[in-house]
Amino acid sequence: MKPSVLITRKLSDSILNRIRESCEVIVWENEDTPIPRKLLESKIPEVDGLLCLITESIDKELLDKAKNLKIISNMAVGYNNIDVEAATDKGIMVTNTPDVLTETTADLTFALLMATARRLVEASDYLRDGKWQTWSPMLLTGQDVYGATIGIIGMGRIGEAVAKRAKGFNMNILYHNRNRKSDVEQELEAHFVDFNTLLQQSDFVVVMTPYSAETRNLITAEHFKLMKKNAILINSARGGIVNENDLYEALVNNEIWAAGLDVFEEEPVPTDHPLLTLNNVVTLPHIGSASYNTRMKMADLAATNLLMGVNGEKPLNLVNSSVREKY
Ligand SMILES: O=CC(=O)O
Repeated sequence: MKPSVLITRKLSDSILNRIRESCEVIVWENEDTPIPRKLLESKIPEVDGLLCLITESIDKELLDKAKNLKIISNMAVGYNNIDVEAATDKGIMVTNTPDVLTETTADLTFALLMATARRLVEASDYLRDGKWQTWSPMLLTGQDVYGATIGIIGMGRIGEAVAKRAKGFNMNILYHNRNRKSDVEQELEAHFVDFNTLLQQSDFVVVMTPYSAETRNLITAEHFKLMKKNAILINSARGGIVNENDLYEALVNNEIWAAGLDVFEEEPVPTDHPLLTLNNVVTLPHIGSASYNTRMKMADLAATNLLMGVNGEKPLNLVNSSVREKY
């Protein structure tokens, strides 16, 4: 009997057909809305594999209903939507899709940084709203990127890829990370500093750390007070790492200059969210890895991990390797 798998969003036909060759597939056919929780709960007891997105909360309550589940293949590099500990306890493998999205996400992060520094969205709206009367010396003046100091919090794969871009802009690169990266320090002349020094000295503070209980509210009011008045905060990691209320207050009170956000604590961010009222906040709907090629590669890798998992092989991107001891 073929293993059965649940796929929580419509993927390309080529990828679905590849999975169908060896599995019975249940797929939530809607491209634009997440699978309803009730449906997820009703299907989870019967499947051997789950391919899901960051929009699904794979918590203990759901996992308690899973009787045959061997693998949860998340189509994302981050997997904070999954209770990995509960999965591990139940002997369920968890995988993610690293590497294939590194450069694309770094591109978006740098684009967001530049758009925020040079007020691109505000300037475009200004023109379209018919406000452009004349070239004017100080009109829509922003902050320089070239030669500025960037502070990267979390020097993982994507952080390093952002640092490479920063090097091309002759930026002074500071970073803070759990461990030092001597290769990055040598290659990119990046300087390891403590957290507060990074906040105090950076013109751009770029959040690149994974989201966990440890990094929740990593940046709060006290940290904005340490930052430069001209500082720009960029977050393309996860919303909950930065306290949004404190960020709003810091922006309104001119403690920092601007923010570029691709991620929010609650997604989709409610349209009446206070941060969306500010001109000096550039907001994006969580599109860090959203190039056509990269999203196809992520789906393909998620499918590969899923198939390896349901077939009892060690998947390529196992995040809870201790679970294998149970097989
Ligand atoms: O946010 C997207 C991801 O984690 O891949």
